[in-house]
Amino acid sequence: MSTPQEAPILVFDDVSFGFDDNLALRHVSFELMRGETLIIHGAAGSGKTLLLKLALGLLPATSGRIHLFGQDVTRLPERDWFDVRSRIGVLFQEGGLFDSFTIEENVGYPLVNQRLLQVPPEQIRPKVEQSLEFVELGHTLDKFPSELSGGMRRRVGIARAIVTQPELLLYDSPTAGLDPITANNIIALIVKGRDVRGATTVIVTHRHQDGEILERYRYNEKGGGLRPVGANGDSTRTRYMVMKEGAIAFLGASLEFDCCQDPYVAKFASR
Ligand SMILES: Nc1ncnc2c1ncn2[C@@H]1O[C@H](COP(=O)(O)OP(=O)(O)OP(=O)(O)O)[C@@H](O)[C@H]1O
Repeated sequence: MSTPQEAPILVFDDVSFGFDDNLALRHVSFELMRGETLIIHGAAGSGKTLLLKLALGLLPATSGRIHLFGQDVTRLPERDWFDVRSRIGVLFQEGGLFDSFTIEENVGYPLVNQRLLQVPPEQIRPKVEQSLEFVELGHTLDKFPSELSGGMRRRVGIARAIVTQPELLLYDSPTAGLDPITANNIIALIVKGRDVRGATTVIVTHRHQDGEILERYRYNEKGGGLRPVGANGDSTRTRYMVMKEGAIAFLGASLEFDCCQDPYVAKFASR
């Protein structure tokens, strides 16, 4: 008996956003299966953040269709989006922490506010603690965001993105503005967040290394830390997308990405 084919986690089918000559996204099509990683590069203003916003239903597609978890969400009423979003973890570019909330309240926010999850109140603190331990910030529960460094705030953002154990994780420029060592630590946490649960991961980044680490390493459950992939046909199933003026200029695996002759795409692929 053949097993039914698994539905993709996220599908963009000829999606455009904007009007007439001012399309900010143009005919974007791709699909992501469970456990896959998509690295999105592109110049400033090329539509990377917009793509994530449409995937979250924060902006409506002007044309085309978007599917999430096998469901057509293109014209989903806002009240139904809450449940879909409870299956997605997000880290936005600005971090998005609430300044007047403690770290515990910030990380617990999705648990308290997503009704589909129905987390009993007594389970919220243990889940928050677990999530903060995951990013090695278990000692910061009572602090406020202003008391933490930029890199620590980014880690809190990751803790909040993963606290609901989502199937899909969207990261918008998680390493922007960080020094290289902190940036690598952040990416290592994103690898860990992906591999511990097999989450589908989309990451917008300007750093070429971010993609390389996500593609070439897995989280090592036994010893902690990262281990290189490649042995026994192990692969992180990573693809690269390059956005240009709202359209996809490139979508494919690293080998094609590295060899791409298009000068715009080559700028993002260069070693
Ligand atoms: N809500 C909106 N309505 C219409 N146009 C928008 C909206 N938000 C952004 N844009 C436009 O869409 C284009 C792409 O913006 P976007 O924020 O996706 O860029 P980006 O690739 O993420 O850039 P950066 O790397 O600087 O973050 C920009 O020209 C922007 O002005």
